[in-house]
Amino acid sequence: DERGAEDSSLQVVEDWPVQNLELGQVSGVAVCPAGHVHVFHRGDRVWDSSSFDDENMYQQQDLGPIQTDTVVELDPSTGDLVRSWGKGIFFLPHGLAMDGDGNYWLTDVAMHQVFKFPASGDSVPLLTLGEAFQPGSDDKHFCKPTDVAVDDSTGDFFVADGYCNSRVMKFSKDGALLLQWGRPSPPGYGLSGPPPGTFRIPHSLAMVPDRGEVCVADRENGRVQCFDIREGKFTRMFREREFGGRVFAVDYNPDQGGVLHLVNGPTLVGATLPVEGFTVRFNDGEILDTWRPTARGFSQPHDVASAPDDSAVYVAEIGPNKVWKFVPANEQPNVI
Ligand SMILES: O=C(N[C@@H](O)C(=O)O)c1ccccc1
Repeated sequence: DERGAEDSSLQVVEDWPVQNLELGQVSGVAVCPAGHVHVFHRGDRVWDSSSFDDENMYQQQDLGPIQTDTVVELDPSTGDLVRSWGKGIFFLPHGLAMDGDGNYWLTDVAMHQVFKFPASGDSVPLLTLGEAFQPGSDDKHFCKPTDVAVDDSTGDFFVADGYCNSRVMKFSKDGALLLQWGRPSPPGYGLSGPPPGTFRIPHSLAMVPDRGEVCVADRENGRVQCFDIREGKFTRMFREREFGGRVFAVDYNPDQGGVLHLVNGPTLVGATLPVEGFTVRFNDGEILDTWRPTARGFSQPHDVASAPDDSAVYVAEIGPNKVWKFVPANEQPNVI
Protein backbone atom coordinates (compact mmCIF):
# COMPACT_ATOMS: atom_id res chain seq x y z
CA ASP A 1 0.00 0.00 0.00
CA GLU A 2 1.03 3.59 -0.31
CA ARG A 3 1.91 3.90 3.41
CA GLY A 4 5.66 4.20 3.10
CA ALA A 5 7.67 4.03 6.32
CA GLU A 6 8.59 7.66 5.83
CA ASP A 7 5.02 8.79 5.30
CA SER A 8 4.52 11.00 8.33
CA SER A 9 1.77 13.05 6.72
CA LEU A 10 -1.28 13.33 8.95
CA GLN A 11 -4.42 11.40 8.11
CA VAL A 12 -7.80 11.47 9.83
CA VAL A 13 -8.52 8.42 12.00
CA GLU A 14 -11.81 7.01 10.73
CA ASP A 15 -14.51 6.20 13.30
CA TRP A 16 -12.85 8.18 16.05
CA PRO A 17 -14.61 8.68 18.42
CA VAL A 18 -16.32 5.35 18.02
CA GLN A 19 -19.53 6.56 19.64
CA ASN A 20 -21.68 9.57 18.84
CA LEU A 21 -21.04 11.98 21.67
CA GLU A 22 -24.02 14.25 20.88
CA LEU A 23 -21.83 17.34 21.14
CA GLY A 24 -23.05 20.88 20.52
CA GLN A 25 -20.87 23.48 18.81
CA VAL A 26 -17.34 22.29 19.65
CA SER A 27 -15.31 25.37 20.47
CA GLY A 28 -12.26 24.02 22.31
CA VAL A 29 -10.02 20.97 22.50
CA ALA A 30 -6.99 20.25 24.71
CA VAL A 31 -4.81 17.27 25.64
CA CYS A 32 -4.05 16.78 29.36
CA PRO A 33 -0.74 15.49 30.77
CA ALA A 34 -2.27 11.98 30.90
CA GLY A 35 -2.87 12.17 27.14
CA HIS A 36 -6.66 12.27 27.38
CA VAL A 37 -8.58 14.53 24.99
CA HIS A 38 -10.79 17.18 26.58
CA VAL A 39 -13.47 18.99 24.58
CA PHE A 40 -15.40 22.16 25.39
CA HIS A 41 -18.81 22.40 23.67
CA ARG A 42 -21.98 24.45 23.77
CA GLY A 43 -24.69 21.82 24.28
CA ASP A 44 -27.93 23.24 22.93
CA ARG A 45 -26.64 26.82 22.58
CA VAL A 46 -25.29 28.35 19.37
CA TRP A 47 -23.42 31.58 18.77
CA ASP A 48 -25.22 33.38 15.98
CA SER A 49 -25.91 36.96 14.97
CA SER A 50 -28.62 37.36 17.64
CA SER A 51 -26.40 36.28 20.55
CA PHE A 52 -25.06 39.76 21.33
CA ASP A 53 -26.30 43.34 20.97
CA ASP A 54 -24.02 46.01 19.52
CA GLU A 55 -22.65 46.75 22.99
CA ASN A 56 -21.41 43.14 23.16
CA MET A 57 -23.99 42.31 25.81
CA TYR A 58 -25.14 38.67 25.72
CA GLN A 59 -28.85 38.48 24.85
CA GLN A 60 -29.81 35.04 26.13
CA GLN A 61 -28.84 35.35 29.79
CA ASP A 62 -32.45 34.50 30.71
CA LEU A 63 -31.91 30.98 29.34
CA GLY A 64 -29.59 30.37 32.28
CA PRO A 65 -26.44 28.27 32.02
CA ILE A 66 -26.21 25.26 29.71
CA GLN A 67 -27.90 22.32 31.42
CA THR A 68 -25.68 19.58 29.98
CA ASP A 69 -22.05 18.82 30.76
CA THR A 70 -19.96 21.17 28.60
CA VAL A 71 -16.55 19.57 29.23
CA VAL A 72 -16.09 16.03 27.92
CA GLU A 73 -13.03 13.85 28.53
CA LEU A 74 -12.24 11.21 25.90
CA ASP A 75 -9.96 8.19 25.78
CA PRO A 76 -7.30 9.04 23.14
CA SER A 77 -7.31 5.67 21.42
CA THR A 78 -11.04 4.93 21.20
CA GLY A 79 -12.59 8.32 21.78
CA ASP A 80 -14.78 6.69 24.42
CA LEU A 81 -16.28 8.99 27.03
CA VAL A 82 -14.19 8.88 30.21
CA ARG A 83 -15.97 11.62 32.17
CA SER A 84 -17.86 14.85 31.67
CA TRP A 85 -18.57 17.91 33.82
CA GLY A 86 -19.58 21.56 33.50
CA LYS A 87 -23.38 21.33 33.70
CA GLY A 88 -25.00 24.57 34.94
CA ILE A 89 -21.85 26.72 34.72
CA PHE A 90 -21.31 28.13 31.22
CA PHE A 91 -23.39 30.17 28.77
CA LEU A 92 -21.26 30.34 25.62
CA PRO A 93 -18.10 28.21 25.82
CA HIS A 94 -15.10 29.30 23.78
CA GLY A 95 -11.47 28.55 24.72
CA LEU A 96 -10.03 25.53 26.54
CA ALA A 97 -6.47 24.96 27.72
CA MET A 98 -5.03 22.54 30.27
CA ASP A 99 -1.92 23.13 32.40
CA GLY A 100 0.79 20.73 33.54
CA ASP A 101 -1.25 19.83 36.64
CA GLY A 102 -4.30 18.96 34.57
CA ASN A 103 -6.24 22.05 35.65
CA TYR A 104 -8.75 23.43 33.15
CA TRP A 105 -8.55 27.01 31.86
CA LEU A 106 -11.67 28.11 30.03
CA THR A 107 -13.19 31.25 28.54
CA ASP A 108 -16.89 32.03 28.15
CA VAL A 109 -17.65 34.76 25.59
CA ALA A 110 -21.18 35.42 26.93
CA MET A 111 -19.92 35.93 30.47
CA HIS A 112 -16.75 37.77 29.28
CA GLN A 113 -14.86 35.73 31.88
CA VAL A 114 -11.84 33.46 32.26
CA PHE A 115 -11.98 30.48 34.65
CA LYS A 116 -9.55 28.01 36.18
CA PHE A 117 -11.17 24.76 37.31
CA PRO A 118 -9.43 21.85 39.07
CA ALA A 119 -8.42 18.65 37.28
CA SER A 120 -11.08 16.89 39.40
CA GLY A 121 -13.80 18.57 37.34
CA ASP A 122 -15.30 19.98 40.54
CA SER A 123 -17.74 22.74 39.63
CA VAL A 124 -16.20 25.33 41.94
CA PRO A 125 -13.61 27.48 40.08
CA LEU A 126 -10.15 27.97 41.57
CA LEU A 127 -9.92 31.37 39.84
CA THR A 128 -12.45 33.63 38.10
CA LEU A 129 -11.41 36.74 36.16
CA GLY A 130 -13.64 39.40 34.62
CA GLU A 131 -17.10 40.58 35.72
CA ALA A 132 -19.95 38.23 34.74
CA PHE A 133 -21.76 39.44 31.61
CA GLN A 134 -19.98 42.81 31.79
CA PRO A 135 -17.71 43.50 28.76
CA GLY A 136 -14.92 46.03 29.16
CA SER A 137 -11.33 46.79 28.27
CA ASP A 138 -9.75 47.81 31.58
CA ASP A 139 -7.60 45.62 33.85
CA LYS A 140 -10.64 43.91 35.39
CA HIS A 141 -12.78 43.25 32.32
CA PHE A 142 -12.54 41.29 29.09
CA CYS A 143 -14.61 41.51 25.94
CA LYS A 144 -15.39 38.03 24.59
CA PRO A 145 -12.07 36.50 25.71
CA THR A 146 -11.11 33.71 23.33
CA ASP A 147 -8.32 31.56 24.83
CA VAL A 148 -5.78 30.94 27.58
CA ALA A 149 -2.22 29.58 27.54
CA VAL A 150 -0.29 28.63 30.69
CA ASP A 151 3.48 28.88 31.23
CA ASP A 152 3.96 25.79 33.41
CA SER A 153 7.46 26.91 34.44
CA THR A 154 6.09 29.91 36.38
CA GLY A 155 2.31 29.40 36.54
CA ASP A 156 1.87 32.71 34.71
CA PHE A 157 -0.91 32.59 32.15
CA PHE A 158 -1.89 34.52 29.05
CA VAL A 159 -5.38 35.51 27.92
CA ALA A 160 -6.30 36.37 24.33
CA ASP A 161 -8.79 39.22 24.73
CA GLY A 162 -10.69 38.83 22.42
CA TYR A 163 -13.35 39.44 19.86
CA CYS A 164 -14.03 43.02 20.95
CA ASN A 165 -10.61 43.91 22.39
CA SER A 166 -7.34 43.35 20.53
CA ARG A 167 -4.83 42.47 23.19
CA VAL A 168 -2.97 39.69 24.98
CA MET A 169 -2.82 39.94 28.78
CA LYS A 170 -0.29 38.25 31.06
CA PHE A 171 -1.29 37.32 34.61
CA SER A 172 0.57 35.77 37.54
CA LYS A 173 -0.65 32.39 38.72
CA ASP A 174 -2.78 34.18 41.33
CA GLY A 175 -4.48 36.33 38.69
CA ALA A 176 -2.55 39.60 39.11
CA LEU A 177 -2.17 41.46 35.80
CA LEU A 178 1.54 41.68 34.95
CA LEU A 179 1.59 42.92 31.35
CA GLN A 180 -0.57 43.49 28.33
CA TRP A 181 0.10 44.31 24.71
CA GLY A 182 -1.69 44.68 21.36
CA ARG A 183 -4.03 47.06 19.61
CA PRO A 184 -6.55 46.81 16.77
CA SER A 185 -5.04 46.56 13.28
CA PRO A 186 -5.33 49.87 11.43
CA PRO A 187 -7.56 49.77 8.34
CA GLY A 188 -5.83 49.52 4.99
CA TYR A 189 -2.31 48.12 4.71
CA GLY A 190 0.06 46.94 2.02
CA LEU A 191 1.01 43.47 0.88
CA SER A 192 2.95 42.88 4.10
CA GLY A 193 -0.23 43.14 6.15
CA PRO A 194 -0.94 45.20 9.28
CA PRO A 195 1.93 46.04 11.64
CA PRO A 196 3.07 43.35 14.11
CA GLY A 197 1.53 43.77 17.55
CA THR A 198 -1.83 44.69 16.03
CA PHE A 199 -4.69 42.18 15.87
CA ARG A 200 -8.04 41.47 14.22
CA ILE A 201 -9.43 38.94 16.69
CA PRO A 202 -6.63 37.29 18.72
CA HIS A 203 -8.45 33.97 18.64
CA SER A 204 -6.15 31.23 19.97
CA LEU A 205 -2.91 30.96 21.96
CA ALA A 206 -0.05 28.47 21.98
CA MET A 207 2.82 28.39 24.49
CA VAL A 208 6.27 27.77 23.00
CA PRO A 209 8.00 26.84 26.27
CA ASP A 210 11.39 25.87 24.81
CA ARG A 211 11.73 29.33 23.24
CA GLY A 212 10.03 31.50 25.87
CA GLU A 213 7.41 32.67 23.42
CA VAL A 214 3.63 32.70 23.13
CA CYS A 215 2.00 32.56 19.70
CA VAL A 216 -1.35 34.09 18.77
CA ALA A 217 -3.71 33.10 15.94
CA ASP A 218 -4.50 36.57 14.61
CA ARG A 219 -7.69 35.29 13.05
CA GLU A 220 -8.95 37.84 10.53
CA ASN A 221 -5.41 38.86 9.57
CA GLY A 222 -4.82 35.24 8.53
CA ARG A 223 -1.54 34.95 10.42
CA VAL A 224 0.17 33.77 13.61
CA GLN A 225 2.23 36.28 15.61
CA CYS A 226 4.64 35.25 18.37
CA PHE A 227 5.91 37.32 21.29
CA ASP A 228 8.49 36.80 24.00
CA ILE A 229 6.78 35.99 27.28
CA ARG A 230 8.87 38.37 29.42
CA GLU A 231 8.08 41.71 27.80
CA GLY A 232 5.53 40.80 25.14
CA LYS A 233 7.96 41.92 22.44
CA PHE A 234 7.11 40.74 18.92
CA THR A 235 9.49 37.97 17.80
CA ARG A 236 8.16 36.39 14.60
CA MET A 237 5.18 36.00 12.32
CA PHE A 238 3.82 33.13 10.19
CA ARG A 239 1.77 34.28 7.21
CA GLU A 240 1.55 32.13 4.08
CA ARG A 241 -0.61 32.61 1.03
CA GLU A 242 -1.86 29.01 1.52
CA PHE A 243 -3.45 29.99 4.84
CA GLY A 244 -5.92 32.21 3.00
CA GLY A 245 -7.20 35.19 4.97
CA ARG A 246 -8.17 33.58 8.31
CA VAL A 247 -6.31 31.47 10.87
CA PHE A 248 -8.62 30.21 13.62
CA ALA A 249 -6.30 28.28 15.90
CA VAL A 250 -2.67 27.48 16.61
CA ASP A 251 -0.90 24.77 18.65
CA TYR A 252 2.83 24.26 19.27
CA ASN A 253 4.46 20.86 19.51
CA PRO A 254 8.17 20.52 20.37
CA ASP A 255 8.51 17.30 18.33
CA GLN A 256 9.98 17.37 14.80
CA GLY A 257 12.31 20.15 15.98
CA GLY A 258 9.35 22.34 16.91
CA VAL A 259 6.25 22.71 14.77
CA LEU A 260 3.06 24.73 14.79
CA HIS A 261 -0.23 23.08 13.95
CA LEU A 262 -2.77 25.57 12.68
CA VAL A 263 -6.20 25.51 11.07
CA ASN A 264 -7.45 28.20 8.75
CA GLY A 265 -11.07 29.10 8.13
CA PRO A 266 -13.59 29.41 5.34
CA THR A 267 -12.80 32.45 3.20
CA LEU A 268 -15.66 34.91 3.43
CA VAL A 269 -15.37 36.24 -0.07
CA GLY A 270 -13.60 35.50 -3.32
CA ALA A 271 -11.65 32.42 -4.29
CA THR A 272 -12.17 29.57 -1.90
CA LEU A 273 -8.91 28.11 -0.65
CA PRO A 274 -9.26 24.69 1.01
CA VAL A 275 -10.15 24.76 4.72
CA GLU A 276 -7.48 22.57 6.22
CA GLY A 277 -4.81 22.03 8.84
CA PHE A 278 -1.17 22.97 8.39
CA THR A 279 2.00 21.66 10.04
CA VAL A 280 4.54 24.50 9.92
CA ARG A 281 8.22 24.27 10.91
CA PHE A 282 8.76 26.82 13.68
CA ASN A 283 12.33 27.68 12.71
CA ASP A 284 11.61 28.90 9.22
CA GLY A 285 7.85 28.86 8.63
CA GLU A 286 8.07 26.08 6.02
CA ILE A 287 4.74 24.28 5.51
CA LEU A 288 5.67 20.61 6.14
CA ASP A 289 2.20 19.12 5.69
CA THR A 290 -1.45 19.99 5.08
CA TRP A 291 -4.28 17.77 6.28
CA ARG A 292 -8.08 17.61 6.22
CA PRO A 293 -10.77 15.18 7.43
CA THR A 294 -12.37 14.64 4.06
CA ALA A 295 -11.63 15.46 0.44
CA ARG A 296 -13.79 18.55 0.83
CA GLY A 297 -11.86 19.75 3.89
CA PHE A 298 -13.22 21.21 7.12
CA SER A 299 -16.20 23.52 7.20
CA GLN A 300 -15.44 25.53 10.37
CA PRO A 301 -12.45 24.26 12.34
CA HIS A 302 -12.22 26.17 15.60
CA ASP A 303 -9.41 24.76 17.77
CA VAL A 304 -6.42 22.48 17.42
CA ALA A 305 -4.42 20.58 20.07
CA SER A 306 -1.58 18.08 20.40
CA ALA A 307 0.74 16.81 23.11
CA PRO A 308 4.52 16.35 23.27
CA ASP A 309 5.76 12.78 22.51
CA ASP A 310 2.43 12.01 20.86
CA SER A 311 1.99 12.25 17.10
CA ALA A 312 -1.80 12.73 17.27
CA VAL A 313 -3.40 16.10 16.46
CA TYR A 314 -6.99 16.89 17.43
CA VAL A 315 -9.30 19.46 15.83
CA ALA A 316 -12.55 20.86 17.25
CA GLU A 317 -15.03 21.83 14.57
CA ILE A 318 -18.22 23.89 14.69
CA GLY A 319 -20.87 22.90 12.20
CA PRO A 320 -20.53 19.14 12.12
CA ASN A 321 -19.88 19.66 15.86
CA LYS A 322 -17.12 17.09 15.83
CA VAL A 323 -13.70 16.50 17.27
CA TRP A 324 -11.31 14.91 14.77
CA LYS A 325 -8.17 12.87 15.41
CA PHE A 326 -5.27 12.86 12.97
CA VAL A 327 -2.20 10.61 13.09
CA PRO A 328 0.74 10.11 10.70
CA ALA A 329 -0.21 7.82 7.82
CA ASN A 330 2.38 5.26 8.88
CA GLU A 331 0.86 5.12 12.38
CA GLN A 332 -2.73 4.54 11.33
CA PRO A 333 -4.35 1.72 13.31
CA ASN A 334 -4.01 -1.40 11.16
CA VAL A 335 -7.42 -2.24 9.82
CA ILE A 336 -7.43 -5.94 9.04
O1 LIG B 1 -16.97 34.24 15.08
C1 LIG B 1 -18.05 33.82 15.36
N1 LIG B 1 -18.25 32.58 15.87
C2 LIG B 1 -17.20 31.57 16.10
O2 LIG B 1 -15.92 32.05 16.14
C3 LIG B 1 -17.57 30.87 17.38
O3 LIG B 1 -18.71 30.35 17.36
O4 LIG B 1 -16.78 30.84 18.33
C4 LIG B 1 -19.28 34.65 15.14
C5 LIG B 1 -19.13 35.99 14.83
C6 LIG B 1 -20.25 36.77 14.63
C7 LIG B 1 -21.53 36.22 14.72
C8 LIG B 1 -21.66 34.88 15.03
C9 LIG B 1 -20.54 34.10 15.25
